[in-house]
Amino acid sequence: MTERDQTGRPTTPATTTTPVRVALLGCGVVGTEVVRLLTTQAADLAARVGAPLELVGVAVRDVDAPRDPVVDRSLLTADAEGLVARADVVVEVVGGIEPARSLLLRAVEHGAAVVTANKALLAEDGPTLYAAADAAGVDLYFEAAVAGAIPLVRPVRESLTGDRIHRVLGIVNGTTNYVLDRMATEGLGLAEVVADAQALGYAEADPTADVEGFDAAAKAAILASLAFHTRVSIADVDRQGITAVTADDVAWAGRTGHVIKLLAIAERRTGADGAEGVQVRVHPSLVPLAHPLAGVRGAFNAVFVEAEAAGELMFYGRGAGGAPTASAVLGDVVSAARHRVHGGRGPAESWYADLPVLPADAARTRYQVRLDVDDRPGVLAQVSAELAERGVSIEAVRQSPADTPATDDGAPGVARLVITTHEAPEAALAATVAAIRDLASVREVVSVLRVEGA
Ligand SMILES: NC(=O)c1ccc[n+]([C@@H]2O[C@H](COP(=O)([O-])OP(=O)(O)OC[C@H]3O[C@@H](n4cnc5c(N)ncnc54)[C@H](O)[C@@H]3O)[C@@H](O)[C@H]2O)c1
Ligand SMILES: N[C@@H](CCO)C(=O)O
Ligand code: NA
Repeated sequence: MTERDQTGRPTTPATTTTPVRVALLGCGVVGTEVVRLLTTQAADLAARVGAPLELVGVAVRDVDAPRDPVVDRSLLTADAEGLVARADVVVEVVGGIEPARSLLLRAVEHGAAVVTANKALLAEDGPTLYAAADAAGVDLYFEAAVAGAIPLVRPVRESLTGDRIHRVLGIVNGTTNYVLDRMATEGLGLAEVVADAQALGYAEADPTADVEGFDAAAKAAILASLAFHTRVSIADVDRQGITAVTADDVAWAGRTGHVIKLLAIAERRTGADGAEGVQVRVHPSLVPLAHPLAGVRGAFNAVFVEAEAAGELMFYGRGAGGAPTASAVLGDVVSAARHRVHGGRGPAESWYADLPVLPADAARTRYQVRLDVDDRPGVLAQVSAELAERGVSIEAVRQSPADTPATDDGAPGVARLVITTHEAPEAALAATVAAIRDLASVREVVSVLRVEGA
């Protein structure tokens, strides 16, 4: 414990030989790299913390499973509960909701600081963890939970806390960016690329979490909670993954000067009642080739934060992978360990604003609607009339030559219409698409994609 003089300043020496005990829960892709950094960086970490970091145990499910040689097998234990009771800092890289939540609550009960990469847990039940850590007066850090190695949580949670954030928009899931990137550049199918993402350690234990957008939605909820000082859970996020994105969608995106990216968007909006709220969404989006997000390749992430005083900020880096994520984990471990040695605490949660979370149809954005229609006069006028009737303004129209020629019996061929709208309310666009789908001259509404990043 840190002694203090009458002014409250710590009297203990700047450095001490008493180690800070670190417990690691989970030794998979990320956990193994956490061990590697703790081992290879031991002397530097001790200098930065002001005390040695001692890894006192590594909780795993199977102590007999083969491990990377960097892991000291004598530290392996299946008794995670017992381990958290004898640590100063508990690092959780197990994943999932349980037993991670119970173990972290137990760690906090024992007065340990917590470092976690578990976005699913924080987005599902973050308030429980934040409240327990606050009540126990211990740190809860989670830089690795959003955008991997990129310092994004700390800037939003601390550096920008004196500003007013309006919007957070970007690529926060490395697996889907890697998949979409290879679908666009190599013309591959989704399934085969997901397998590669798993092999590279990018994907969640169940990659459905990645491709169905749950992982990005969890991160969007966490970012929205921090940016707008409002409780936002994953259930509040309007979520759509990439499983419905086809090779045709990817090809047409290129033809119209875009790439498809899975974007997380959290923004302040005015609701139907005129009151301010927050709207959080995750969906595949058309991004213009000239926008910086269009050039984000592989498993990289990139996030724009728009704030009143700071203006527009961009954060970029490796969003997935064991080593990049371990980098973020260790940054939090050093912060938590320093507080154990020198006193002080990291940020607590603040939900003071508690803005209403607005429904999906409160969103306003641009859209690209692709239609297969009868190739005959007047069809475009019919479609345009449906848009006009609902106040949806057309920005551009593109008609490709008839993909299916007219038949000998005079039946019209099929033409492809691609309509890009100006910004419109989600509800108006949805109603328009429903009306267009019912037109006799419309063979198929092939796709509706939002266009972001003007
Ligand atoms: N892989 C990444 O790029 C990345 C990036 C950021 C955050 N994360 C998050 O980090 C966490 C771990 O991810 P990962 O990629 O290392 O997953 P992983 O599946 O490789 O590792 C998780 C490990 O936890 C072990 N485990 C499961 N239940 C356990 C239990 N009850 N007790 C002890 N060990 C248990 C598993 O056997 C596995 O070895 C997840 O929350 C994930 O969302 C991962
Ligand atoms: N599966 C996650 C890991 C990083 O959180 C992703 O692909 O982004
Ligand atoms: Na991060």
